Amino acid sequence: MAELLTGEAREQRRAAVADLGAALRELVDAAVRTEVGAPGLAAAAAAARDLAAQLRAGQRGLLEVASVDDPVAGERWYSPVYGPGSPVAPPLLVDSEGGGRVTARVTVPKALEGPPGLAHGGTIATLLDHVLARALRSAGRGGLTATLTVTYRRPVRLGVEHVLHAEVATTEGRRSTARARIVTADDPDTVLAEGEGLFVALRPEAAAHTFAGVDHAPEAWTARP
Ligand SMILES: CCCCCCCCCC(=O)SCCNC(=O)CCNC(=O)[C@H](O)C(C)(C)COP(=O)(O)OP(=O)(O)OC[C@H]1O[C@@H](n2cnc3c(N)ncnc32)[C@H](O)[C@@H]1OP(=O)(O)O
Repeated sequence: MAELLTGEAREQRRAAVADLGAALRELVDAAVRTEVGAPGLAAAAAAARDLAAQLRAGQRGLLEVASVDDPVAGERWYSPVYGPGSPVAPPLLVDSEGGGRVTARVTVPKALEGPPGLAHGGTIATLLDHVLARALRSAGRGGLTATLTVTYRRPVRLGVEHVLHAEVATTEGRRSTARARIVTADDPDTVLAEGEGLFVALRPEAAAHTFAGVDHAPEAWTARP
């Protein structure tokens, strides 16, 4: 079981995690855009395997929460959406949240391309799903996505700064709904995609089953008091 860090030790490790994450995102971008010759690719593959072995020298299990995480608050440092340590996160940057509303920024990188020059539709759905859940969290509502409806109105372009807004729409028992939209930073009135989600907070017994084997109780996914 990974021990959760607190205080200064956590801050120091979080800084190192974020630094490695940024370096790995640069590497991912370089890897998906390279046109170096086959010998260069082979050398890079060998170096990448060496690096993986270096990191695996101290590795947690598949269900173990990272020592830098805060599972109660729902802070996941390797989240594929916003995690500072994730090589595959765009990453999404949350500007403000609270009272059932969230605003976030993102610039979709080449690695998450769908049609040439455009963000993959699944990436857009992921970003919308995340800000929907986060708006609900900011209103004290936990839950997993039960349904997600995405309407793609205009392309979301790579390398352009976008802004996402999300807000809680309804709350009823364990069920909550929220809606979100994504726009470009320099044209906030033109909606590129919209999302609507239904989130269902887990009953305690369902949470125990869903997260069986996870080493730290994921309270953030259940109904909060
Ligand atoms: C700060 C950090 C923030 C991080 C945010 C990260 C966001 C990530 C969000 C996700 O990606 S979640 C992962 C993807 N989702 C899942 O894996 C969910 C898988 N599905 C389930 O686990 C269950 O189906 C679910 C928890 C959604 C519902 O199971 P339950 O057994 O709790 O539901 P139940 O059958 O008791 O129904 C509860 C209520 O919800 C309703 N419901 C459940 N599923 C529904 C559905 N799909 N459509 C419509 N209604 C639904 C159901 O009708 C009922 O309504 P009533 O209370 O009015 O009777």
